[in-house]
Amino acid sequence: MYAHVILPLNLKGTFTYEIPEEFRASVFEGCRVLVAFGGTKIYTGLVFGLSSTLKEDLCPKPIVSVLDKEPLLGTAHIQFYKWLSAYYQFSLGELYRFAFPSSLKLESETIVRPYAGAQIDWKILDSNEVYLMQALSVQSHISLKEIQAFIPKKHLIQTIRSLIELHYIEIDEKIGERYVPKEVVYLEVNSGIKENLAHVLLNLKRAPKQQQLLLHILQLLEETRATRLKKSHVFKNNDFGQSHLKGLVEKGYIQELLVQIDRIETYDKELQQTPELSPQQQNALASITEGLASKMPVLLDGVTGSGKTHIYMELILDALHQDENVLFLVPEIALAKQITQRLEKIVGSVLGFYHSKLTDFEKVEVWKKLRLNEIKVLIGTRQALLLPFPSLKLIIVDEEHDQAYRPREHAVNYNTRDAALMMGHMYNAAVVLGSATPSLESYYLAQKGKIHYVELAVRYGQGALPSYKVHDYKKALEEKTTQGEFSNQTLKEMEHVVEQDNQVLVLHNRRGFANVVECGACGHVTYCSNCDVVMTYHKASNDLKCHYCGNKSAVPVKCPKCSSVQLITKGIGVEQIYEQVNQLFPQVEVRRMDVDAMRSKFAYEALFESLAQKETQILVGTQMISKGLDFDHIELVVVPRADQLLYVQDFRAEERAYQLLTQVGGRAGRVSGKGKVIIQTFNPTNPFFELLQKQKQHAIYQYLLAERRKFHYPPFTKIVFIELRHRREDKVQRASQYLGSLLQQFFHPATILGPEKSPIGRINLLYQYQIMLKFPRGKSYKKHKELLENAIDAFAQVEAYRSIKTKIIVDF
Ligand SMILES: Nc1ncnc2c1ncn2[C@@H]1O[C@H](COP(=O)(O)OP(=O)(O)OP(=O)(O)O)[C@@H](O)[C@H]1O
Ligand SMILES: [Zn+2]
Repeated sequence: MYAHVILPLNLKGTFTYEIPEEFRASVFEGCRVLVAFGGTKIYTGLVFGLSSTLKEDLCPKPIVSVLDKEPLLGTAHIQFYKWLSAYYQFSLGELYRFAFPSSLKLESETIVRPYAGAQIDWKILDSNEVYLMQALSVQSHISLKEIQAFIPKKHLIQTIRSLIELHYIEIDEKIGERYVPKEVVYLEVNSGIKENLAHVLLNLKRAPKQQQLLLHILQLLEETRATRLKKSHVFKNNDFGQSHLKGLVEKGYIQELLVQIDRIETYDKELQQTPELSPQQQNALASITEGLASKMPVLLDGVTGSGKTHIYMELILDALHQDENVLFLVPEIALAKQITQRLEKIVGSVLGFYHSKLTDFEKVEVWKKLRLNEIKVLIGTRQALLLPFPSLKLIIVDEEHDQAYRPREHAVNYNTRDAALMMGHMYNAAVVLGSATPSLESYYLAQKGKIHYVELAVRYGQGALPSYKVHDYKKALEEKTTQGEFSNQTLKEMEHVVEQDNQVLVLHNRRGFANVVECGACGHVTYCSNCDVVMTYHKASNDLKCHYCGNKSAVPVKCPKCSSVQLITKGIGVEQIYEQVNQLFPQVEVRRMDVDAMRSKFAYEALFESLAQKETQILVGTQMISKGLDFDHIELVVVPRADQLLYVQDFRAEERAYQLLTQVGGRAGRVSGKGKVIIQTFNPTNPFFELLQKQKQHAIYQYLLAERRKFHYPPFTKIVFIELRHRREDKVQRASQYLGSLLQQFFHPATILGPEKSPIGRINLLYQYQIMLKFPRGKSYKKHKELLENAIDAFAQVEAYRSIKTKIIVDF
């Protein structure tokens, strides 16, 4: 018997191992096995196939041990992984590496360390476990390779596994990627206080508030029969202040404790009923159900504020009633948190959530709970699609148009929406895509009848959608009626909203203060030392940053080239818009929302609170402000430099601009129905802005589709994008030319664009070249991709180009 195993390495295909007699009955597809590879290294492999004979004349090594009693991945998921890897042309090994938490795929380089604060009970450990724990008491961490020196390979994984289960050791993750566990402050009464209460109270005679607080705490402890109390609980009614507590702590009566709490706290409060759906929502739900009954995926095209989430809730509850499982995909972690808060009240403790920033331990918990069917509804980002669901009956892809579903910079860059459709097919699960601004691809498929289309064109509560006004900014400039980046007309509207005690959003989708710092004398600008990119000036942090590699440098006080002190900034970033708004509205609280401003720990919570309380009246931000904000008093959205959204080298620029402008507009007038969006542009007659002003969604989609058809872009063609990178430019240039010539042998020259230097010629010290392939969609696409794979294989055979990093992005 032989097992075909995938390894957590960027290597194509599976590797064959012999299954020794003792394991014959226990190796299944989807089980993890421990194997040796490349000399002395050991890895946790994943069995992806079994056979009784060998095709070639191989002499495979034996499996070292079997790690799972039951398969970790079911047959459907194995098929799904295989499909993903074949369709998107990344290796199974890479996919496995991306999908599995570190402690489920231990390898030689993996490092273990003692679990902080573990109380070790030596009596329960076997000899191998004792050796390892002893080693760890002298050394703070140790790699698997080192452990192999004193624990036989065969027992290695079992030993580690059982120590992890005991919480004695943990797998070390890269620092920086670590997720900060949530901490809650608790209060505890020190020992001896209760017994000597009379005396203690006497001591507090001069501080009556402290006395009351102590009594309050003792009473709450009594009531809850707990040994400690959440601090927030004690201060719930605002009867006491921090100073009172400080007094008690200083006198040694009370102590504050920081306790780490489980992020995935299971919801144990009472469940709430879902609110009744409006007639329009009911119709939409009926139509979705109808579509799903006919085995079609569904596109729910529901305007902003139409209450799509409430419709999802009904679908989820329905699945739960039938004892079936649901996957709810969201593009970003911030949205996952919002949706979790809304859903846990409805579905309770069977809700789980999963994303890349969980700790390894938390991830493994979710894996476990899914297998045990303790989690039945999982909210997650794109990685959640790869989890081992024992069964799955519904997949919801919320905000299906969102770019975050397709991070092109990642090696495992599947398109989450399309992959979800395929997974639905393999699991025989229903798939619902939802958005207020569907991707052109989904819209097109709906038009062709491949996806069941459901439109929900009104907001919940019948409030009108915002109106769009396009302002001619060129004219305002000519008439000299502008201040900063705003026309007087725009400012008047902003003032009006603020006076009414309502809120304004200002969208400017460019980070930093200015694009460049330029020398006024010689024109010198500072480039990133790693990338062919000008450094962006950030005034708030007073430095220059590269947005591609994260590199930072000090702001020059004089030109490094000619020493002139005449430095000028050019190009406007969101920080500058924020500064202008602050100056123009000195009486008003203005805040900024972009990645740079939202880095601190509770940044989101603090901002949301201040918006809800209407303290913040104007919020300036990047695309971040377009996502999920659901506040009742935002009445106006201003986009000062809208043209910038269109001048991007991307055939999807207009689609993205439409989605962004509609999503951000959708934050306005959600209750009043009187929201307004002001677009300032130099090109008010651009058909795009004219259509946007009319807010005729279908007309916009027809316009966008016509443009795509004319220039042979998706969804009318399929694009495969190839990136080649290397430290040496001459090498990557030659390599890309060679690959280009290989491709010429397979494809018509008209389908090949490039090779050429990428618009950003160097990122992170690597020079970049690119080739774009435009293939026909439909049946021949598969054939084209097979030919492409041949060409890539032939390219990979060339010894001289081994060191070139190639990345293929299928369905670019
Ligand atoms: N049936 C309902 N009963 C009560 N409130 C509802 C109902 N449907 C929607 N709402 C409320 O209307 C608001 C908008 O709903 P929701 O956030 O689900 O909209 P959405 O379609 O997801 O919008 P967006 O795409 O703009 O995020 C929410 O505050 C929600 O609580
Ligand atoms: Zn850089």
